[in-house]
Amino acid sequence: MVDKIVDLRSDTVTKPTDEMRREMKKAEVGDDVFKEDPTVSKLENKAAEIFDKEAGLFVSSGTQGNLISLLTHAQSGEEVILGRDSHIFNYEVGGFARLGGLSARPIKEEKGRLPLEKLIENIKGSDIHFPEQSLVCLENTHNGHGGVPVSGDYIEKIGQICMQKDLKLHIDGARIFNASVYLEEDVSNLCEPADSIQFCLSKGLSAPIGSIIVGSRDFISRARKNRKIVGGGMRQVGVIAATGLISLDKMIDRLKKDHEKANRLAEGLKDLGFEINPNKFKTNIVYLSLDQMNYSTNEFLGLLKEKGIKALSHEDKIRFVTHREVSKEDINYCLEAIDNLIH
Ligand SMILES: Cc1ncc(COP(=O)(O)O)c(CN[C@H](C(=O)O)[C@H](C)O)c1O
Repeated sequence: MVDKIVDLRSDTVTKPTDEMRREMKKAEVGDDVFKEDPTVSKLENKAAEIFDKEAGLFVSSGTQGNLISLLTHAQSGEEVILGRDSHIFNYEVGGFARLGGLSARPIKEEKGRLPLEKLIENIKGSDIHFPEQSLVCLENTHNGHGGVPVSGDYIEKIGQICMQKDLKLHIDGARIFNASVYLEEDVSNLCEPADSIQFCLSKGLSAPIGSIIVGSRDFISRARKNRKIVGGGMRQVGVIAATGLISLDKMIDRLKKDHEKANRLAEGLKDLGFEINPNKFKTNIVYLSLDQMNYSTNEFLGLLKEKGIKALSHEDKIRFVTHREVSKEDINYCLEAIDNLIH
């Protein structure tokens, strides 16, 4: 019997705050299929304003937001260029192919970025052998690459290439606010070149459900119809949107604390003798290689679980994700437990 549970599996496990629960009860609602829910409209408009885009659309998840964005940018039979290690390519059930009839041209990322020369090399232009290409997707922060934040300067360069090659640019910004807080750069600057951005309210920002897509008015109008096609038209959604308003108003700046806790964990693991470079992990995700240990990832996860510590494996590594519900004391507890495990 463990006397403590520390859930480091993901920032998706965050629960709504007490204030969110109070605002849910009070939320003014209407039928959003008729665009009559004032609270979700307020949230969508606020998100658009923060990103300096024309409009926003509330969706049920990051996966749905990415899918709808790709369905809206690209037509069946066209090709999307994205990261070999991206969430869209690996963890969204291939929805873009199954439901969108889209093919993917994956490019191996370096530190969460598509190498510019590789991107240019993979833009094929009109050639009888290749599908028409319509879209480039970036991910910021990059989950599979340790939550690395991608700079605005780099996104600017990608935007210029997309402009020159008549390609749209979508950012999977599930954790874009983690990038913004770490880089100390407004999301409006960070995402200026993007035609669409999907960001999660339900991860570090602690809302119980939901993401938002932002983009041009025309794009969002077409995305709204594609959301309906995938069964995403919602009714009195203001009860959830009320939590998203709190996410945007009060839960962004505190992400810095999650980054500090992740850095403490990485530094502590290094002090315990693990081969880990804490400087690689700048936001709320830490990957631990067990190469020099005598445990498989599953064995190690099992030993952690016996101590009440939950984490996930990612390929051959252990992934730890910090969030609001993990305290500094919890991190110290984890380090002590791991110390006892290996020594
Ligand atoms: C970069 C990125 N983009 C999109 C999504 C999808 O968001 P949801 O569909 O879970 O809301 C995720 C979720 N990531 C989850 C996690 O990290 O625990 C799992 C792996 O799906 C993501 O990390």
